[in-house]
Amino acid sequence: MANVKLKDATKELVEEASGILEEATRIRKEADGLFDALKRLDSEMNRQAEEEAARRRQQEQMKAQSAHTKAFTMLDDDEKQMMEAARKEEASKAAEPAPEKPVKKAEEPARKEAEVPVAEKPAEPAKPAAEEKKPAKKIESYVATPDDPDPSRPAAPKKPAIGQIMSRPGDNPPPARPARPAGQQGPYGRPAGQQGPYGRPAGQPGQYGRPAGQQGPYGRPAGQPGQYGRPAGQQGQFGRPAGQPGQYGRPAGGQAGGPRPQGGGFGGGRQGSAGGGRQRTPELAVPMEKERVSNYDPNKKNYIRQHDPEHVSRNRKQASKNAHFNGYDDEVIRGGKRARAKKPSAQQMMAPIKIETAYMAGDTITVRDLTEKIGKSASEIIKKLFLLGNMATINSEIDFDTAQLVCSDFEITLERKQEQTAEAALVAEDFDDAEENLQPRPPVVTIMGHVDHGKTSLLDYIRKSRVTAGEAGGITQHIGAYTVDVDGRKITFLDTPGHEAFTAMRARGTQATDIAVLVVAADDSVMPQTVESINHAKAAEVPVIVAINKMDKPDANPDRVKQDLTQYGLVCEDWGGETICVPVSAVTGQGVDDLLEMILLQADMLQLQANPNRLGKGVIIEAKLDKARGPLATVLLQNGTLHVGDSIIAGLASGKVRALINDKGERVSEAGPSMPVEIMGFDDVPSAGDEMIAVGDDHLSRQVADERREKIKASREATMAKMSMENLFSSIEAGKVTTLNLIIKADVQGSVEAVKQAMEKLSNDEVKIRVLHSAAGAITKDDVNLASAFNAIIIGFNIRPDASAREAAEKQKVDVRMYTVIYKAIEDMELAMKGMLEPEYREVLLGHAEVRNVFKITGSGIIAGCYVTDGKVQRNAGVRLLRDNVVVFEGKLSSLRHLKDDVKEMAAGYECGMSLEGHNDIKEGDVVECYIMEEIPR
Ligand SMILES: Nc1nc2c(ncn2[C@@H]2O[C@H](COP(=O)(O)OP(=O)(O)OP(=O)(O)O)[C@@H](O)[C@H]2O)c(=O)[nH]1
Repeated sequence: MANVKLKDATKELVEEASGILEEATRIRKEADGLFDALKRLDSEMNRQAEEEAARRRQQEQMKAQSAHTKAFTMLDDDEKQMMEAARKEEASKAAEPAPEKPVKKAEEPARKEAEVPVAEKPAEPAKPAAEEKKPAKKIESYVATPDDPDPSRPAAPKKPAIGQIMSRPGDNPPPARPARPAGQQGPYGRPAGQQGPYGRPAGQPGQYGRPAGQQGPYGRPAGQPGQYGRPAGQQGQFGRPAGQPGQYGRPAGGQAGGPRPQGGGFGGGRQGSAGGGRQRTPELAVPMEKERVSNYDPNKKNYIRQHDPEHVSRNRKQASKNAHFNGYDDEVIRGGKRARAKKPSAQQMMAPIKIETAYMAGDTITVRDLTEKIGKSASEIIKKLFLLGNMATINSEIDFDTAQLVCSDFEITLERKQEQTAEAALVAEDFDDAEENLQPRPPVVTIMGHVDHGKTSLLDYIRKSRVTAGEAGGITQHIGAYTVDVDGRKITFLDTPGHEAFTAMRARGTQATDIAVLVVAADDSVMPQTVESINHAKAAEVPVIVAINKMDKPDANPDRVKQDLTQYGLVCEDWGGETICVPVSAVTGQGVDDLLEMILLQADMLQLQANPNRLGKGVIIEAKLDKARGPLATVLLQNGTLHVGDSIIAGLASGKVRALINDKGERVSEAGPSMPVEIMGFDDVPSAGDEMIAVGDDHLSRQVADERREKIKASREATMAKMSMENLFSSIEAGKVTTLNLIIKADVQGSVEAVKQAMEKLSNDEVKIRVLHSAAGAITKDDVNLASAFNAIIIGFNIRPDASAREAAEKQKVDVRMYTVIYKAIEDMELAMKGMLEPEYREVLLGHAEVRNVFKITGSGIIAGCYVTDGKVQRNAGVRLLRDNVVVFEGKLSSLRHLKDDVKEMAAGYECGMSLEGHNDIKEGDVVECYIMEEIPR
């Protein structure tokens, strides 16, 4: 029985022991988890303490900087007050007892945690430092009444339950640790002896149903030594007595050397200020800055900057940070060296670009611009130019050919490429009409002839209107253009005063006239202006129809007219020639229909065509400025159709067609080919003879006009560079002239013929002489105009130009040559003609000189003492140095002297001294051969 009981007791004991063992294992695990949680809590608190310290240091630095800044300026009253307040505040802070600082820290988390619901709080208050020494009983009262409404007491800190910490250590960041009364409480600030581990309230049944407070774990009574024989009560975690060394043998509070001076375990307040080990207190406390020194001294006049080595070192650190310099480790030092090594530039890393073709726009280019175009240095280019015999500087202008030579030396092709101008764009808009788009157009006829031979009367009759009566003095004062209808076909007539408009148009390169009607009065026959008209028409290569007018007059003699016309190359058809001659009368209308018929017949032969379905293009016949309507221009449409609203450009004038008025004074909306029409809308008055072009883009027309305003006059003069005797040869050389146009005027017809024949005989295979006009009489403005239009030279014999002609010739740069002797005129022309021919040269040997002595003279180089053996030696002639009949040098003499005198030449039999240009290799026995190049006369 006893055995049975013993067995049962043993069994019970074994079971209890195993239960205790399990409990111990569980407690150990919980303790480990608790320890980990406390470690995290501890590190978090340290981090917060460090942040707080850094923040305070920053504030202190800002204050110091502010003090520094203010030291530079006089303080005003407000600033003084603020300074004073700050000083007082600092002084009061300094006067506060150091131990209070942790208390303040403890209050801070307490305030924060007061916001947490009370139910979650453990029964544990945070207490101010003054209460820390109060007996535990008083503390118990706080514990017993967690909802204590007493506002004077500090709110209970948020304290997570042990179970919370253990089960979810990471869920809630651990709050700052409140200060706990030393020696009064167990782990986590629990009042000692009030509760068991893990927050169980005292007096409650403990684990395994044991009454708490009655016994410790494993059934030991409270107040008895606990597990492992440690004294009960007043004990910290794991039953260690408070005031004794805490966990891991750290010294208890109040003792020097430990960071947890009071309270055991982890719950000790951080009140110890001294001690080794983990010195956290200095980090938590406000770091003691070195004394900041304000340099401002009101007793000193000048501010004295004091050296602050720490400031300097801070600045250096900052500078190194800014430079991404993280320290002085080996890597960085090596990196620094590498950084200082010169990196190849982007340019160096790029593959060299070889320029193969360069372009230049103008006729010349400066060396500086050429360097940019071909990518060579100025010195390289200048060197090349020097070798070509051109002493250029960087600002020198060189022509295209020279630049091309230089470029070819660099293996670069230089090409001309004109920049696209608005004018070029305008030209680019033009196009040749396709055959299928062309339609027959009316002929444009110019009536020409001598004064009072009946031009206006004939037109008047044709138009069935009386223009003559309205004209002042019965003389045509303006250029008119009229369109008449003949059996359903149209003919446009131009009425010109003399030949000015005609020549003016020619001068501008425009050709308005298709057919010229030469009016010759049957009673007056051929007169000077008749001849001029013939020559103009011929020069313009316009077919001529002769209207023998005033046939109604009794003294009309058409045969005489026909006879006289033959002298000017016009042979009437009925006389076996090709010129159509129609006898007419502007008074009676006789033959007028025949004339119109002949005009249409001639037009048919010419096959005049135009494309009406394109933008209009024509020539300005006349233009004027109307006070009411602004610039007005009469234009003869040559191609296309002009509409109201079209953008137009003519010479320097541009604009938009505002209105079109036909020859009957009617407003029309459009005008087709060969129609004369008056245009309103130009912004300026164009010139007679200007080409009018309608463009699709009014911006382009304005641009063209602007460009022309800048260039047109100069370019016209340049293109109209007149022929003269002086430039004849160069013009021929440049290929500009293969035909030389002449106008010959003389005092008498006999001289005219003589000069004309002599001149025409000068024609050769290379240059053809063409006499545009020859007549007896003074050189007139018309002659000059004609010469200007056809780039001709005027030859005058025994006559002088009149004032207007002289002025015109000067203005238009027409070369007018006057002679009193015919042979002189012929001789001059012959010389000019020779200039046109390619000159030929031959070598003419002058003589030889033998070198008998060679001297070396300082400053002069080698001087050869020679004896002229034959012929002569000339200073400016060419020489060859022969050694054993082999040419060793060819060039020129640099000096030729006889005794001490410079001489131009030295004859045979004389001794002389000579030196060669750029050559010093002269030896005794050498022979100097002297020669000149002579032009071979043609
Ligand atoms: N009898 C006669 N007189 C004519 C004829 N044609 C013109 N006249 C007269 O000749 C004069 C000159 O005629 P215009 O028509 O003015 O001559 P034009 O060539 O135009 O003269 P400008 O305008 O000065 O160039 C006028 O008095 C006309 O009446 C004609 O066929 N018969």
